[in-house]
Amino acid sequence: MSWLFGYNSPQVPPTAPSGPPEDDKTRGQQQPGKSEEVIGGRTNYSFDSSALERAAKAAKEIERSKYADQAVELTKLQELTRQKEINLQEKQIEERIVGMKAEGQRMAEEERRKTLIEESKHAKSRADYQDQLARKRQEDELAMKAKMQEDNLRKQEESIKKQEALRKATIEHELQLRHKYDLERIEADVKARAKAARENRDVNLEQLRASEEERRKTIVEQIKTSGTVIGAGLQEFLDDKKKVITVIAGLSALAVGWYTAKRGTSVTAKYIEARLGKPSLVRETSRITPLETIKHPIKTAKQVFRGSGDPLKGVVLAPELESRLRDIAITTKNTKRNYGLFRNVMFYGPPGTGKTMFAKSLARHSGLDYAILTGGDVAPLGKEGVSEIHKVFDWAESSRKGLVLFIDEADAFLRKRSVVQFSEDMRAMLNAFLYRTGEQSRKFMLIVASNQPEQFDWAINDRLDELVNFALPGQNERERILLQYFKQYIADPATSGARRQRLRLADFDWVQKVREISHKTEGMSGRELSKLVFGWQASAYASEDGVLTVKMIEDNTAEAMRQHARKMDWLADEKKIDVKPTKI
Ligand SMILES: Nc1ncnc2c1ncn2[C@@H]1O[C@H](COP(=O)(O)OP(=O)(O)OP(=O)(O)O)[C@@H](O)[C@H]1O
Repeated sequence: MSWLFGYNSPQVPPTAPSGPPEDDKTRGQQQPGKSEEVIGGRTNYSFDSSALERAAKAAKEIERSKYADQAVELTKLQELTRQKEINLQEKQIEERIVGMKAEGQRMAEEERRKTLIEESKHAKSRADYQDQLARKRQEDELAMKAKMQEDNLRKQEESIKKQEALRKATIEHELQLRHKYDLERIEADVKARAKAARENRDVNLEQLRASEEERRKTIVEQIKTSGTVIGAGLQEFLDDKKKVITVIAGLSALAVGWYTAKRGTSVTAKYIEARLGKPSLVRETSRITPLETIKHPIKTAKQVFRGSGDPLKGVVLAPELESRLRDIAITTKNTKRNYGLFRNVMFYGPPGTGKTMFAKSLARHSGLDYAILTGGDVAPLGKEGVSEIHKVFDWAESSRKGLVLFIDEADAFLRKRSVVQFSEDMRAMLNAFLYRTGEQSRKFMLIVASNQPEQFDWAINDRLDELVNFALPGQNERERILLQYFKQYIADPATSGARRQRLRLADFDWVQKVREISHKTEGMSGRELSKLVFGWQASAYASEDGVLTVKMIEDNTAEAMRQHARKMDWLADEKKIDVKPTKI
């Protein structure tokens, strides 16, 4: 009904009393009952009652119309529909507002998350930078301290040298003076004595003669007296038969006792040696004998309580070989733990490549003792060889801990019977060895090492479970070996700060230098490389100030390389010579 009274919507009242309300477009633009006049720029408001009148009139017409009720109903329905539409729109708007709020929150969350990530990134990079700064600062401080210490040391050394020189000069002066006075005193003394002797010569001669005569008489008297006493005693003893028999029996008993004791001791010693003593063929062993325990208790205790450690500690090898040896070490350790049968292994390769070193380390790691023999010691034993070999295996079998039996240069006595003319003794020794190693042992692990594995008798090869090649070190390994020994022989002593240590390092990048030398030393073995570094150390010690310089390193290396080349020439010559089979 609102359109009747002209409010809520700018409607023009219907002109036809029976028709439905007109379209919005047909409605008037002014609200009924109100008119606005603009006079001189001001708006004057005045009430227009004509609209009301029109409305009243329209209402009356509607009342009079026969469709009045339907019109009202329709209008009501339209109103309801519109209200529902409006409600729906309101709801949609509300939902949209809620959606927008949620979206706004999500975006704000996203923004906050991004900000947090950025902040943490910033914080991290700031922390990293500060850490770097701190490290650098620390390094600088350390370097400065080291330099200051070095300066102080140098100053101290200089001052000590000066003091030493001063003291030496003083002592020398004192000695010269004393020597001069002594010479003068001796001269005066000699002169005085010579003068006195000259003056008293006759008197002295008379005195000497008298005293000599007196001494002669006394000796003659003594001889006479003792002859009489011994003669009387002997006469008395021989006259008494009982005494003579007793003395003879006593002396015989004494001789028999002494002889028995001597033989008994040697037999017991031999028995103890066979059970506990080290066989003479064993050059070196970690097995502790009771005698060793008594002689060196501290060393023995250290050995007993030493941990197993890394089996490759200090041994530098190519990575593939290292991993293979690690496997062998693990197998050996587990065999010992489970009381299993040990494997027989052959290490072959050029001399000085770490075969012995690793065998010792393997024993330590696996909780076994080690014993080192050399094939070269067995060959010259001749007839004794067989019993010595049995002694070694008996001794190895009696080990409670288990033993790594390492035979270096094993080819010296285990060579092919067919190629070399074998002596009977050598054949017997080889047979003894084959007999004792026919079956694997739970007591010892056999490792044979050789530079010429092709020389082994076939029966020996048959007894070996694993062959490991120790090749010459490559460039990387050479660098690692040189660095290891440089640190051990030079860098550690030079930086130990020990007062009596005179070894010093000149100012150069030794890591770079060592790398350079590792490129030049191709063909050198681990032993040659360790000796090379040792030579550097020796040169520094031999120098006046004990400082190792780049020049010393270079000179030494050049010399070592010349020597290595010469050795290689000899080896090549040796190979060229057609070696005739020799009887061994
Ligand atoms: N791979 C290596 N890593 C570190 N040092 C090594 C290596 N090889 C050799 N050396 C050095 O050389 C020395 C001798 O090594 P080792 O006795 O183990 O050689 P080897 O192969 O048994 O030689 P040989 O056949 O002459 O007995 C070691 O004491 C060590 O100083």
